[in-house]
Amino acid sequence: MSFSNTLKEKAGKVWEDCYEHPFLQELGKGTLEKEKFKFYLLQDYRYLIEYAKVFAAGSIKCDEEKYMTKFSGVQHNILYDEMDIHRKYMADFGITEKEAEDTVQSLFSKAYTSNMLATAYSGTTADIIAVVFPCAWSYHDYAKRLKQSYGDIPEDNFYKKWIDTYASEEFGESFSWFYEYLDLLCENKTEKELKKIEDIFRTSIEFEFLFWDMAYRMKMSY
Ligand SMILES: Cc1ncc(C[n+]2csc(CCO)c2C)c(N)n1
Repeated sequence: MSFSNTLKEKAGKVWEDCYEHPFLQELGKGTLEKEKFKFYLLQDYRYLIEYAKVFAAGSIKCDEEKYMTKFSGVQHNILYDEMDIHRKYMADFGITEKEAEDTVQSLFSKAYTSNMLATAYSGTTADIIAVVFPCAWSYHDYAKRLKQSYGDIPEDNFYKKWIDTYASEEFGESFSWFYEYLDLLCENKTEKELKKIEDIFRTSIEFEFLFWDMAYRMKMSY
C-alpha cells in the first residue's frame, strides 16, 4: 500500500467517529433538522472561502507545472462548483449571498482554517496536501457509505444532492491527484518527516470531527 493510502488507517478512531456522528447519520436518513443543516451550510460557506486560499498557497509553492495547474483548478472548483451546492441550498432556505458573506466564522471553524493557513504559509507542498487531504477524502468516503447504508437516497431526502455530489465518481476523480502527488513528494522522506505528515493529516480529521459536532450543536463558541 502506498504511503498516502495508509494515512486513513493511521488517523485511527476519529475517522470512524466522524462517520458515526449523528449529523452525518441523520443526514443519510434524511431526518437531520433543517436548522442544523442551515447552520452548517452558512459556516461551511465561510470555511470554504478560507480553505480555497490554502490551494492558492499550494500553487505558489509548487514547482511542477502539472500540479500547479491542479492546485489552481481545485481552488476554482471550490469557488464555483462546490460553493454552488451551498448557494442552491441557501436559495431553498431563502438565505441571500449577502447574508452568507456576512456570516461570522465560528470559533471552531476559525481554529481549523487558521491551522490550515499556518501550514500553508509555513509548510511544504507535501504539508499542504496533507492538511487538505482529509477534507476531500472523508467527504467522499462518508457520502459513499451513506449511500450503501441507506440504499439509493430517495428523492424526498432533502440532503440527496449533498450526498450524491460527494459520493460521485467525478468528485472522487477530482482529488485522485492528492494520492499521487503526496506519494511522489514523500518518496525520499525520513521516518521523522513522514511522521510529521501523518500528524498534519490527523489534526485535520480531528478538526473535521469538531466541525460536525459544532454544526450538530449549532455552537458558535465554547
Ligand atoms: C468542513 C469541511 N470539510 C470538508 C469539506 C469538503 N470539501 C471542501 S473543499 C473540497 C474539495 C477539494 O478538497 C471538499 C471535498 C467541506 N465542504 N467542509
